[in-house]
Amino acid sequence: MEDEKAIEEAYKNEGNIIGVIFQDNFSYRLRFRLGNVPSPNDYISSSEYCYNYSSSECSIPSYWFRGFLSLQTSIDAALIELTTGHSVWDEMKSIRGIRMRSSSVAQQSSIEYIFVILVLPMCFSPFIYFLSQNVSREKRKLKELMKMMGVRDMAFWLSWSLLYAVYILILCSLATPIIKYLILPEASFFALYLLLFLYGIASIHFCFMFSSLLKKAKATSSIVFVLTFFFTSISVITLIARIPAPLEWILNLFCPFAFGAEISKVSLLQKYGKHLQLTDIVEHSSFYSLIIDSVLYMLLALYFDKIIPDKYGVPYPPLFFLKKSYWFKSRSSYHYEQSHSNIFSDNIEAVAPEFDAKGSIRINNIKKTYEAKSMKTEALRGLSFNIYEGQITAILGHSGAGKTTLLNILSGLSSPSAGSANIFKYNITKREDMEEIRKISAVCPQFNVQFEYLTVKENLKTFAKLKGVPSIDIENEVQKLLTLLDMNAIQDSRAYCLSGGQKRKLSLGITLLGDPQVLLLDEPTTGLDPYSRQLVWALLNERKAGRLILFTTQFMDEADILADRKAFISHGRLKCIGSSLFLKKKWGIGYHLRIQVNEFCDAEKMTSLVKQYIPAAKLSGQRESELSYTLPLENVDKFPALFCDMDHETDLGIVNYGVTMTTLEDVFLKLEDNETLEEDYGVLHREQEEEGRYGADETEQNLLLLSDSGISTVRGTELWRQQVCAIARMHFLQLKRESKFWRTV
Ligand SMILES: Nc1ncnc2c1ncn2[C@@H]1O[C@H](COP(=O)(O)OP(=O)(O)OP(=O)(O)O)[C@@H](O)[C@H]1O
Repeated sequence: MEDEKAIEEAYKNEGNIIGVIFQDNFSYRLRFRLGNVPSPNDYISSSEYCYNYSSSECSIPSYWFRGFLSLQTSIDAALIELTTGHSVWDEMKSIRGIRMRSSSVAQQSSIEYIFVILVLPMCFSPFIYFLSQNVSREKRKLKELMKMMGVRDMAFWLSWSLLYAVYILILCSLATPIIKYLILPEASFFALYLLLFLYGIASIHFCFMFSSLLKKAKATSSIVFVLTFFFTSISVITLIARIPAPLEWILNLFCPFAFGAEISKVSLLQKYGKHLQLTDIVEHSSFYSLIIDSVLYMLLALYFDKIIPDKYGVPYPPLFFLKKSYWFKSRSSYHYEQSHSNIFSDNIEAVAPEFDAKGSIRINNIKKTYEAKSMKTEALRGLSFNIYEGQITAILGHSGAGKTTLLNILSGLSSPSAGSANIFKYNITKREDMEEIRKISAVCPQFNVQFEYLTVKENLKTFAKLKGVPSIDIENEVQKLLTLLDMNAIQDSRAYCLSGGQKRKLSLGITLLGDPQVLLLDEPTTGLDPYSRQLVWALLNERKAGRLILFTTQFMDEADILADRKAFISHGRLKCIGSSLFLKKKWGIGYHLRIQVNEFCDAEKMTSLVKQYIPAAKLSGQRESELSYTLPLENVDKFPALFCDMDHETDLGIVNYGVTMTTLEDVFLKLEDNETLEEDYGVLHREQEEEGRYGADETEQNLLLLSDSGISTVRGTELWRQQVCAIARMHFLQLKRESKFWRTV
């Protein structure tokens, strides 16, 4: 033909024509009918189907089968023979088509999967968002307190994990059919279900890890969301290109990547006729990656929890797990040194020798300094004193004196800056000892501890389980406490509906569960009505035998009535410690004489009358209708004559009068700087409450019931199982009742 155009014309008219166009002696072009050779676009788009050359959709072999290669080799053989004079036809016959390995290329059809792969790993995001909010909030509120009740870290996390695993199971049941129907119709339902479930569990633990690390609910949920989105986006690359194996291993440590990559792998294989089956999941590394990720995240959650504590708690050093003492608990050798600087001072009443032989809390030169920004607060400045078994000890002091700080240190909620304390033979500064202390002690912090969405009874039951009360005794124990604290009428009310005083009683009830040997109570009766206060006093009095009870209070009358020994703390230092009698004798100002007078009273005349009998009397207060005098203790024999005279002097303007003994308040006021004190100490109760009005007989009977029970607690794996189940159940009830959760899901 004349030229290439003529070939094209002939092709249009006759159809079955192949063109060979020579540009010079050796260069030529072959022109085949479309369909007998693949177009470049076909090559790319269909390469994914060409794992098997017989596939009808694979157009690459048409080079071979439709004559292109035969013609090309024939022309080449002819050119070689013409140029060299040597025939190569035999060699040409031995040419074979061999499929070479090639790097994967982007497929047009993969674009539709990108959307699915981006969306699928995010399917748990709303749930995970809610979870991170919930876990961080609850953890901050309750975890350290649960730890104080002997709940192990692992039990806390495992209980959350168990509960959310149930929710993940439900979500997977909904999501798997949708995924199967929309993108992986041939895949095994159970294999897909398992993949989604493992991803769900890994996501939960991923969230746990960040809530341990970041502590704040909002930060946790935001970071988890951003990371999930980021690693999901990266996983899309696996649709397009092969990632180097070491990088893939590293990326697989992030569960959204491991899951996204697995989905893209499965969807690609599906095109080659290989469908995800339950029997071959062993060949899929992502399944293992998700399991490894779950375990790793849980371990990291535990680790971060130990080295970065919440508001309360004592941090472990970062390499604590390398220390032998962490894994092998050494037997505590009782070593105790007390600084004697103020133990034998005049301000400390010596106790009877039999108490010295008993168990005790020995506080030795404890100091605590809070450092915040540039502020330094010395809350405790070297406290040393002993608290004995069989006695109730009250800690008194103005607001900010350091009472709560001391209790927090003794209960392991914070660590002392210097000094130490021993509770029985255990040292509070040793972590392994602290675990033993937690087993025998109970703390009632200044704030209320309870699960808001549980009823009073459910709260008590849950905490009884956490404390290891045997299942068989729980109902009995809870019922007794409900009766003793007069909470039967509110036993089915949810905690968030209770009044401040009722919540306080519940917190106290929770503390008393399991009959602990050491009770550390921070203002246990704040907000209680007088009747309830007396119930609590009676309960503590009944329990003090064989137990160490330490409480703080702002009420002098409470300390006077309830405590055998009172320790006064002021600005972080011990001022004095002893019985009421000792303190009143030492710092007492004698008696108070209060005279109510009318407008005709002449104060000077009245004072001279009093001084006539008791020269050392002092006018301590003068108001319009009242005159107050302090009368020395030793002048008590002069009182009858004075009172007799006052009764007969009708023109002095006396309406009535009364005399009271020194109160603890007087001691307190004397010990403190009066002016500052009046500013700080607004809660002082000037009047002694009229005591003893509750039905003592009835209460005593109840108390006997309780003290006779001698509750023994379960230990070891049984306790562990009981704790995990109890917390998981509590979370379940709480979530069930929180309508917000269901809206989120
Ligand atoms: N976390 C903290 N950071 C900084 N300072 C603190 C912290 N906790 C307590 N303090 C300071 O330590 C001092 C003692 O506080 P603490 O709570 O022990 O007093 P308190 O005697 O229990 O008072 P209250 O009777 O009012 O409860 C106070 O000056 C307080 O401001």
